Order: sequence, then structure tokens, then C-alpha cells
Amino acid sequence: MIDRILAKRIVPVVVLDDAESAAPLAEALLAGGLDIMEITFRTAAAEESIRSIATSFPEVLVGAGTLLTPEQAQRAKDAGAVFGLAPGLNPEVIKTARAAGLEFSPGVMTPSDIEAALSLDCKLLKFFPAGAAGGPGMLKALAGPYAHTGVKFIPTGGISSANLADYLALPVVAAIGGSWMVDKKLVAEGKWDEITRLTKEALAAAS
Ligand SMILES: O=C(O)C(=O)C[C@H](O)[C@H](O)COP(=O)(O)O
Repeated sequence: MIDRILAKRIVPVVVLDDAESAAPLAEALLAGGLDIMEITFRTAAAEESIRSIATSFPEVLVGAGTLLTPEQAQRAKDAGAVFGLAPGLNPEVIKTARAAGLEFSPGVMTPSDIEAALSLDCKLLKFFPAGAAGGPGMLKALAGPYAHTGVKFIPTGGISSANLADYLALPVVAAIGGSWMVDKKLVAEGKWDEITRLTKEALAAAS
């Protein structure tokens, strides 16, 4: 699973208000060359959207984002999510995700967060909110003392095609996450061709 994220190095983060949008969105991403998506647990449609992708698009690696409670982690796994992420680090969520067999990356932003994650044996961490926290320079400085532990990061928050290469150039960055190519407005308006175009542009910038 992790190898597949690392291969494309981009995780589109999507907020879906309507589970009916999940399938055309998956098709738009696939047409752009991305077979991965993170559906955030911020809407009532998240669970059904994950189930719809897991059932209809077995070739897509579907994950759940914004997992704030153990119960959400379990629901995400039961709906078919194969990975989970959160903006922060909640030991109870980590415990439940692990017991359920859901690959989970907690969010970190400080040295203490990283040490808490390492003590819970988490080595692939979301760095959030990447841009507001200081961008690639901040992540480089933050990760310095921990690089030898094998920890890797998925910076997310404020990333776009314009700056993703600066993050991906850091050896500690496994992949980047972001919502710009699957913007809520584009999804609501059914602008699938534009999502495909932005996905291609992002993959080109990442390579
Ligand atoms: O919900 C989560 O699991 C998160 O970690 C937060 C999201 O990844 C960001 O909200 C995406 O940020 P933008 O790309 O700036 O829109």
C-alpha cells in the first residue's frame, strides 16, 4: 500500500457532499493518471463514498482522511478504506486503526508530535498544515533530528502544482497531499475534465 502511494507521490484529498460524485471523480482521477484518493470524514457522504469506490473501482487505492475518532477509523475500514490519515495524532485512533488492519498516518507539526508518533511505532506521518507551518524549509528543519529513524512525511495543507516539487525534493517526503485538483467547487459543478487536467498537471510537476 505504502509503495503505491510512494510511486505516484500525490494523494488527492477530497471532501464529498454527495456519494454520487465518488464514481465520476474516481474516473476523472484515473483518466489523469492517479489511482489513489483520500476521502475525508468531514461529511455524511464520506463512508458511502469510500464504499462506492472500494466496490466499483478495485484498482483505486481509497483512503479515509480526517479520522478524528476510533469509531470513524473502524467505519472507514469497514467501508473498504485501505489507508487512513488525520490532521493530528490521537493514540486511540492509532490503536483502533492498527487493530482493524487499517494503515494509518497521524498528523504532526512539532518535534514532540513526531516523538509521540515514533513511540507509537508510526513511521509515515502527515505534516499538517504544511504551508502555514512554514513550508518545505520548516519540514526540512523539523525532520533533521529524526531522519535516521526512518520517519517519512506526507506534507498536506497549502500545496499545489506550483510548490509541490519543493516538498518532493526533500528526502524525508514520501508523498504530498492536497485538495487543489479535486476542489469542492470543481466536484460540485461536475468539472471532471478540469479535474483530469489538474491531475495530469500535478503528476507532471511531481516528475
Ligand atoms: O483532513 C485531513 O486528514 C487533513 O490532514 C487535512 C487536509 O489534508 C487538508 O485540509 C488539505 O489541505 P489543502 O490542500 O490546503 O486543502
